[in-house]
Amino acid sequence: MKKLHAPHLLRSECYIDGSWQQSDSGSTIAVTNPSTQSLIGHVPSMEKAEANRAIEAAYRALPSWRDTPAQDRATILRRWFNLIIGHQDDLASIMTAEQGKPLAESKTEITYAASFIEWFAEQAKRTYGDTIPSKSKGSRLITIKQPVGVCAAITPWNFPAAMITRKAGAALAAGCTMVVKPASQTPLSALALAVLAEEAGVPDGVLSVITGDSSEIGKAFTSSQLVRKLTFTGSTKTGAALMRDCANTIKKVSLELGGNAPFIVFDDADLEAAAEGVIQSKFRNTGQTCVCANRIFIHDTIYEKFTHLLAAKIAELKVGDGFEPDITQGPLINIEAVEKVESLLADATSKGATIAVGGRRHAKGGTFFEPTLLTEATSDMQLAQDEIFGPVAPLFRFQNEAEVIAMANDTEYGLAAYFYSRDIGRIWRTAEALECGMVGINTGIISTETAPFGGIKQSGIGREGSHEGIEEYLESKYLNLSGL
Ligand SMILES: NC(=O)C1=CN([C@@H]2O[C@H](COP(=O)(O)OP(=O)(O)OC[C@H]3O[C@@H](n4cnc5c(N)ncnc54)[C@H](OP(=O)(O)O)[C@@H]3O)[C@@H](O)[C@H]2O)C=CC1
Ligand SMILES: O=C(O)CCCC(=O)O
Repeated sequence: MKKLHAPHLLRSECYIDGSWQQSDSGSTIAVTNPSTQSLIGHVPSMEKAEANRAIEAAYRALPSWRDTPAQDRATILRRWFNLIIGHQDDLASIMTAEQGKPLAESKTEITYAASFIEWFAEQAKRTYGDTIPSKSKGSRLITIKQPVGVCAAITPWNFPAAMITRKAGAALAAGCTMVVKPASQTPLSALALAVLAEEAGVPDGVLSVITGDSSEIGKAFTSSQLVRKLTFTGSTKTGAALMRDCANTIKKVSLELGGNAPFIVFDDADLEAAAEGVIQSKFRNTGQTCVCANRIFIHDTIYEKFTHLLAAKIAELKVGDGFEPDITQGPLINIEAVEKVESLLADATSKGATIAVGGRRHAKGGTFFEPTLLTEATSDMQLAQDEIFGPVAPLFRFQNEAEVIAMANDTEYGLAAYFYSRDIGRIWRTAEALECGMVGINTGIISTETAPFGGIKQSGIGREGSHEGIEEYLESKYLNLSGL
């Protein structure tokens, strides 16, 4: 890793109740660089007991944090935002070292991560209730907003910082306290954020970050009577199991799960812009995002032209270690991810697809994979149903609007969708007909703190970011003031 300006950001202890702690057993998890497989450091391998201590600390911290005026909570969050931005280079270096994404992408993620803290610092002051016209003269009906309480968050490795701040920013702004368990592949970014939260003056117990055995910590979160909400980003399989486990204590859940985004290019589209949109959507984070284009539908009359355009752009992508200059594609997170991509490609080619660009492990070795363009993909192939989570762009053919909308919706997922068209009628029809939570129209990038992020169907429950995000951490309390 590059030498850090602030070496104290790199921690090997967890942050519980305002203090830095090892696991009770003393056991640790090794954190390695997916690009070089070299060891970066160790973090504690915590289990149920430590998770319960963090939950109890969050419970003790709740009354005082909940009663802190929103303006003061906002000031602390604003300081956290400033510190994150002030340490952007170091945080990006830590992220590239443990996650593999190109340094420029890590810097962008830090800006994105910080934006949620800034946004929710502002939203903290705007948790308005309602006044409701009463049916009787002598009463007034009012709602007030109150924090849900202690929250637990489980986050993935693909966005090691932003998936934490998108949750913690909203929770803390609302007056909730939170315990975060980051992914075991990328815990160092999470701990570095905790260092800065401490420096910003987030009180003890309000935000704890624990690393370790996901199943044990998950059980502590889901079974605790003190935890009132669980928020999770990751696979649909794990999200469904967590939701089942939350049923016994009737917790609120927010789930941001897998996707299978369609990306449709109609025959009236600006093809150059659409090809660029595919690059942005498909190849961001080497294809490892839940909103990556997974199935790219091209109208039959422009299929060959578009294939050539896209192939030329894919050939320009540069694979390598994220710290090397001009790299656009880092490694995949682990060898299982490479094997999954290979298996999806083998299935697709056995059913008639053709590899137009790439298609193999990269000559650099390790978990590097060639950016790949696959043509003549069809709906019977496994990749039409599974999240690829890798740098493979499969092109499907379609003949008309009704057909492609049916194909796009033929999935259990419903997170993001994209399409390119210049026809205003078609734009409205398609946007309304797509079964998903987010639609990129003539753009391949939709993520911003100002808009609601989330899905329907098996892509999850709830929205993050935007003015809706804070509502997920608030309860509405109705007051009936009578006898007036
Ligand atoms: N929606 C999204 O953004 C993401 C989707 N995925 C999809 O999931 C696939 C598998 O990736 P994977 O990393 O295994 O995803 P997981 O959903 O298993 O992991 C995400 C988070 O959940 C934790 N976790 C795993 N199992 C449990 C459990 N039983 N109880 C509580 N927490 C748990 C992980 O912890 P730990 O790391 O310690 O095991 C991590 O913090 C990917 O190929 C991709 O298709 C993956 C990541 C993000
Ligand atoms: O892939 C994910 O886990 C979703 C985060 C990506 C984004 O916010 O754009």
